[in-house]
Amino acid sequence: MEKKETRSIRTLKGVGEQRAAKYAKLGIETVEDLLHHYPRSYEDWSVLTPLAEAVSDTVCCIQAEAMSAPAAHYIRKGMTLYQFMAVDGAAKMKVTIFNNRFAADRIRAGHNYLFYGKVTVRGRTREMSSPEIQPAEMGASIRPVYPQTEGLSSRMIETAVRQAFYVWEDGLSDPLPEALRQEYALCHLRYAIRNVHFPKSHETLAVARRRLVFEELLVLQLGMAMLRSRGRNGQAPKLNVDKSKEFFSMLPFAPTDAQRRAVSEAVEDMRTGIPMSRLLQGDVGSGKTAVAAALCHTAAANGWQSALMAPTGILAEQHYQSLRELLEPAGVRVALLTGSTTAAQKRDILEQLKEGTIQLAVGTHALLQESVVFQNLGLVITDEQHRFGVEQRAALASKGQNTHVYVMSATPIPRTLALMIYGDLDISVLDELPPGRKPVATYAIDSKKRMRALGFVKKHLDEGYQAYIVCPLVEEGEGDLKAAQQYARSLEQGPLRDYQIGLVHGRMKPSEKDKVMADFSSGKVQLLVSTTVIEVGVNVPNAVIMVVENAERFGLSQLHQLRGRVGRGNVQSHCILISDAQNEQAKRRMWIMSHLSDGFQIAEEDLKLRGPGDFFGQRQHGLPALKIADMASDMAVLREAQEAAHAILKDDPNLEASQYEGLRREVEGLFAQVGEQGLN
Ligand SMILES: Nc1ncnc2c1ncn2[C@@H]1O[C@H](COP(=O)(O)OP(=O)(O)OP(=O)(O)O)[C@@H](O)[C@H]1O
Repeated sequence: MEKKETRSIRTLKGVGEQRAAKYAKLGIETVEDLLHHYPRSYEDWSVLTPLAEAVSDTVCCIQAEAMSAPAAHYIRKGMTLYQFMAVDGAAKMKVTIFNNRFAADRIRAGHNYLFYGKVTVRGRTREMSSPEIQPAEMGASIRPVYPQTEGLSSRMIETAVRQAFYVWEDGLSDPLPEALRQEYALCHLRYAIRNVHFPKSHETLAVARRRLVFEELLVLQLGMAMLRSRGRNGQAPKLNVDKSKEFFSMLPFAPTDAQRRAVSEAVEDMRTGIPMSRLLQGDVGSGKTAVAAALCHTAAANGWQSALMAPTGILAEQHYQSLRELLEPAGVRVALLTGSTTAAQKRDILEQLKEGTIQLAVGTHALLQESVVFQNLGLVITDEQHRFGVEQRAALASKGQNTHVYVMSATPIPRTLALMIYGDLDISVLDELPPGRKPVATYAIDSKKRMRALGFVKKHLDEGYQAYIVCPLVEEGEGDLKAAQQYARSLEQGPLRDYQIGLVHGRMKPSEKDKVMADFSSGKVQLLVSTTVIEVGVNVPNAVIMVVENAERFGLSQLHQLRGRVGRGNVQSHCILISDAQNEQAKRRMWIMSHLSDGFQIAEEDLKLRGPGDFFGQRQHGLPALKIADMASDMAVLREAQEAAHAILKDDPNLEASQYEGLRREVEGLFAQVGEQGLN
């Protein structure tokens, strides 16, 4: 394929080898890269504040006349101040420039300048220290502020961008076909680039941004969809028999309407002969496991094997236990394959998978090993905390032929973000909890009330219930963060010495962890002290109290997950969040947790508070860094981009038409940037 047309950044005036190296640090090697290095924010020089009205300690732009040339004051070696008075009508201010003779020399008495910066007002004296200064005839405008790096200031970048634009404007060819731009009322790339850097007004900036956001999201959606469809366009096994009703009648409980709906949506997918790609989103405790079981049961009734992959050994073990309980009475044989499976067991399991006498393999990444061969794998289920990339899902799916893929997400995520991360997966939602569940009563307290909280825990242990205490760290170290190890020890020796206390944390060997978890499940351990390894999916309905120490250290979605470990039976459960943090964000989180119980609502709040970058941690969810789109505020554009991506791929699945050439190059660039592993 033709190489992207490039032009080295070094062709710009003032960019030598050293500066080019600095640009390279920002990922800028060509003039085109530079033009796509968008401002991080803007300084609004377009609104002038009369000096007399300037409010102290606020940033504003003031037009004033220099009353004299700056006078130099030598303070000490390496420190010279340049000061002068400037006047706007009747108001005056003192302007100080630090150590910048070059800037000071440009100021001439009697000339008008724009001063941008913070004004300090003390009585009748006004001052500006180190403002940005431009001759007034430059005109009031909106000025870009760029992500910078050491030795490369935003202003230097601005100058380079102006130059780049001047020499390269005609070289900017628009990857969006004309028809698409018209359909979505998008401006041309040239207009967008010019106005994103040097907007004439807030309106032109909005037009420019929308277009660039659209393009970025479109390319991402195209990329994800193309990756997903690779090798998955053949005939998938077609489901003939739907046994879900029989299965439901065997369950110890009546499924919720949401569970029935989710199962039938997946069953319908599997009837079509097209490989299913579906995401199941459910709140904590909404009963995803039963849905998975129903699907595996129906798969087995059609003569297919299924595989369920979980991110940790603990979860795989637990899924194995509950699926076996649900499925073995129905004649489906289930096996567990993890890192701690012994060699002899493994040999046996592999043999039976190959022969087809085991219908469901539950496990961790161990399922991906080459030695794992299925006789007829029809359905792959992954239970993920956004930890598996599409590649791993695909690797498991490739053990069958055009296998159906079902993804279960353990944390509710806002629908819009789900669309972003999972692209065109179809989505089923479990928006209903099993009947009889009482919302978990949640309290936020400070550490002074800890002893009372422990008393409350004790009372419940005496009644035969179990409890969790979660601490942020394993060992003591950072300030007074409660470390799980020391914490467990102090409880054992102190207030809870008469009770069975277990400890789990991420640094334990999987087999040790599994042992403690098994003891907790069976009730042998009454109180589990833990780090967040228990966060996802642990199901012990007899546990009714969750205490979280240093609760301010956790994000909302994480707290919700933790809280979801209790309230899993019909007994009133409690969650106690202990925190001494005084900052507003932390207080807001505690408030939200005490007042909201719906995971989807909490996820929306989390997204608002933390922004999408932090929502899971960029790396974890494997999305490439977005240059301009903002997942919290650009959702309307995301929907449009998604609709456009669907339409384009329907028309031309591999973007082969010449009108899509530009888009195809962008998609390839994206793959190169994140690597296919990362693109989820
Ligand atoms: N329809 C139902 N009626 C009553 N109990 C149910 C129903 N569905 C599931 N359960 C029970 O609810 C509990 C939670 O189910 P499950 O472990 O599948 O939740 P989950 O959706 O995986 O939640 P999490 O992500 O929090 O682990 C289990 O004990 C399960 O037996």
